[in-house]
Amino acid sequence: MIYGGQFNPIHIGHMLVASESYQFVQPDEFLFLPSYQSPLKEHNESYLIESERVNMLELAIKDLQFGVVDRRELNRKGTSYTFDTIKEIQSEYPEHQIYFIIGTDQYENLNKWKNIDELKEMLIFVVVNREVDRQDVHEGMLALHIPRIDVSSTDIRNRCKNRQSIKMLVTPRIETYIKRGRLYEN
Ligand SMILES: Nc1ncnc2c1ncn2[C@@H]1O[C@H](COP(=O)(O)OP(=O)(O)OP(=O)(O)O)[C@@H](O)[C@H]1O
Ligand SMILES: O=C(O)c1ccc[n+]([C@@H]2O[C@H](COP(=O)([O-])O)[C@@H](O)[C@H]2O)c1
Repeated sequence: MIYGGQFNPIHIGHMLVASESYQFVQPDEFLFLPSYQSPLKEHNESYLIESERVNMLELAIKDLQFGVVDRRELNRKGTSYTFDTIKEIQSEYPEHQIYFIIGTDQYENLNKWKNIDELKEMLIFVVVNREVDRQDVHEGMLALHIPRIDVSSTDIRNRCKNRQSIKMLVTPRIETYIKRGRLYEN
């Protein structure tokens, strides 16, 4: 099972998504896949170097007690097309059924993804509701209904910039990491 995103930073919304999906599918492996450049999002001035995003993912994994970080998109650089990544992973794990987790916003964008028709044949999308109470999906995908946590990484970055609290929106370890490093402050 794979959870891709910018994770800039990973917040409690992401962590609930990961936890609920993990319990729902009970996969053999759970990979967090930080993107180098998300195809449909712009880099901005508060974009973080990869090592900080990975360190925060590792701190989240300590609390979740499952999962590993897959660095292949960071190593590959360029635009992180999921199709390219899944081709590679499929050749490494030919026997595995691949699940890929997305929220409502990416579900609504799917028609803009690279080679989406082929990609749909290669994996099963697990779709979680985001900023809606539930999300219905097309045939061949799994809809997972989770408690709503309407928080985004953009909110966290803005709060840091404005010197507002991020307590309880990220874990205590990650809050400390962000504060110590003065991340996202300018
Ligand atoms: N609060 C949330 N609830 C449900 N799904 C979420 C939530 N936050 C992110 N996701 C999903 O997690 C994936 C990765 O999201 P991403 O790391 O880009 O976070 P983001 O909060 O949307 O970031 P940003 O605000 O920087 O655009 C996407 O599929 C997204 O739909
Ligand atoms: O492959 C694509 O065309 C594509 C388009 C948009 C998003 N994705 C992937 O979907 C995941 C979530 O994206 P984002 O922008 O919400 O962080 C991340 O792994 C992206 O690489 C992939």
